[in-house]
Amino acid sequence: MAVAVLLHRTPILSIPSSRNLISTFSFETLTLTLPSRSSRSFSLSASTIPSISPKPWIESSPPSPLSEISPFLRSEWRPILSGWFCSAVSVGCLSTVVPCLGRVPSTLAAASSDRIARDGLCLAFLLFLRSAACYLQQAFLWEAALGSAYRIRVHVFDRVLEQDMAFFEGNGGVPTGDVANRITAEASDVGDTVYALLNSTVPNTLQLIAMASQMINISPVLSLISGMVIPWMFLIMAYLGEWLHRVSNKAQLTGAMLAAYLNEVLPSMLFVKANNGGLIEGSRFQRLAHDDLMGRLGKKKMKAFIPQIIQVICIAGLLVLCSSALAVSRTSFDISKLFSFVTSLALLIEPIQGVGKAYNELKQGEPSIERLFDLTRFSSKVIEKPNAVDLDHVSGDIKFSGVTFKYAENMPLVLNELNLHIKAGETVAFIGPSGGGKTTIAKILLRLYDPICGHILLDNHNIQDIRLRSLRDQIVLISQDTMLFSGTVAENIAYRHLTGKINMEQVEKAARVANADEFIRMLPLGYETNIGQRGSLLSGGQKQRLAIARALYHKSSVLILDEATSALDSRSELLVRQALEHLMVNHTVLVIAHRLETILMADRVFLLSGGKLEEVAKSSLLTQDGIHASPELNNLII
Ligand SMILES: Nc1ncnc2c1ncn2[C@@H]1O[C@H](COP(=O)(O)OP(=O)(O)OP(=O)(O)O)[C@@H](O)[C@H]1O
Repeated sequence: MAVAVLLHRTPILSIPSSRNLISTFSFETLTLTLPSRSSRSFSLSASTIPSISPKPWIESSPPSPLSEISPFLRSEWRPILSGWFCSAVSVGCLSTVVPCLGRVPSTLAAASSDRIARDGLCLAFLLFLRSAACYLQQAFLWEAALGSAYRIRVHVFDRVLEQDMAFFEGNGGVPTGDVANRITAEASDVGDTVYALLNSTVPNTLQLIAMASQMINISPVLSLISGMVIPWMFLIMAYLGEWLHRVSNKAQLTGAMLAAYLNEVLPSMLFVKANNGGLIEGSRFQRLAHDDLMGRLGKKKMKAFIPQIIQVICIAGLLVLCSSALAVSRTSFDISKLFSFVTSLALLIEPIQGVGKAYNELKQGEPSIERLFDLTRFSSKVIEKPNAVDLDHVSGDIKFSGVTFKYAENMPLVLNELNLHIKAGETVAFIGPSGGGKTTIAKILLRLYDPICGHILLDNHNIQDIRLRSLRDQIVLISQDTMLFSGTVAENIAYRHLTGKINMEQVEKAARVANADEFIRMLPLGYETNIGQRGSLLSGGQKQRLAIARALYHKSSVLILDEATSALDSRSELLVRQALEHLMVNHTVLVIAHRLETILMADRVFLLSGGKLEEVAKSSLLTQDGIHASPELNNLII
């Protein structure tokens, strides 16, 4: 059954006079009353399962997985060459051991204790050297494999950070849980695949060449017979590898869907619990976990099955070759040559098995490589011009000129020829119905999206001519989902300057102006207190004041305040409002306002509806007997 539940932060029935903790939300089939601070936007898709979009943002056809990873492998050339050198030593030891082993029967027959001791010591030394070389080979190659997986991870995450907002939002957006899964679990799989490749290509080829030359040296005829059997082995392995690729791809997708689901539901625990959603979420999780189980089980079974098949083929091949060897040896072989030939053959089968294993690892890892690099293949729509300028300081004069915008081709216009001049230092409030496009104005000003026509000037510079970094340095956004991160209070306030040294004096000053200093000092470690995941240690009002302190710390000229709809107790609200008043001094402020008090703090108020802006006289917001919104604007204000 498809269940669609949408919890929206905008109250259907607003109660402006009672600024208590209650807002009422309406659903298709149920009405929920919740403390409004909990009213985060949370949607469970109709299909009840997070969808992994079929790469809608990718426009170019991807190169092969191997060519994707090769630049990262090249940067690990030192450990790779060291590992392969060790593998050459190991194969060298083996090539010397094989004739020694061949001489064992004759040595034993001679029964000379000197010779037995000498050959025995020589064999022991070679075997010890081979063990040491094998260990070093693996250690170096793991270093290279994990090093390149690390570089790939960093590269992919850097590209993810550069993505347009459209990559994360809307219909074509990639679920964040899926992105997290690719960069963590699937990048680890890539490391394993790279190791398997490095550890088998060159070492196995070396062993294959060494053993094949031993065999040709001993008996070209028998070697020819062996040469006819071996290609069949490779063909069967290639077929099985393709099969494994398909099974692995399915397993990666089911894992990604599970991760995306958890990423969506875990942050919304309050909503789930308040709605007795434990049962429904439990069964959704069970379905996804079961799909994941089946996907992984299929892959594991396949991985267990393939080596057995390879082994059976190898043993069958070995038997055929041994019997041919025996048949031929009756006439032309002495016993030590036969022994050496069979040993070489057995040691030739080993690298063939190794190559088969590596091929399967590659096929199993290919979906992870493809999915990981898919995150880097996107065509950005917000493009920085090569000759874009840096602005050191702006006064904050903003002009919107004929700005028209929609999120996608097939979607309606959100902004329709919007014109507005905001003077430096002015505070402008935007009000309007939910979905009217207020937040979109902020996104366009920050160039998270570009308008389809029209332009925006900041201090008479078209924002498309300003370097993105410089533009976003000049504008601070305080969004209604106050974004705080795990870390100390000081780190959260000085978020933009974390790469340098935090100026504690400035941090404390910003916190004092934002009315946050008092509560921060009461925290166990003051400014050094870790505020937990998303600031979970703090109340809603404290989070808001911390966000205001952050905005004050960064001396930007323009502030965009997307006012939270969640109600605070009257003291917290007063403290936040005072902090906002401080913030409005010397800044150009665009406030997406929901509270009458905040709206009244603005110099001008605009109603945004149907993509059009209309100035509203502040007096029309008040009735004669005091602070109460007029009936037509009543629904827009808390
Ligand atoms: N990433 C997106 N992709 C597609 N459509 C979007 C996206 N973000 C917003 N929209 C749509 O654009 C319209 C304007 O959204 P916006 O968030 O700007 O409204 P708003 O006025 O801020 O609403 P609210 O007061 O409820 O926050 C809405 O219809 C919304 O569904």
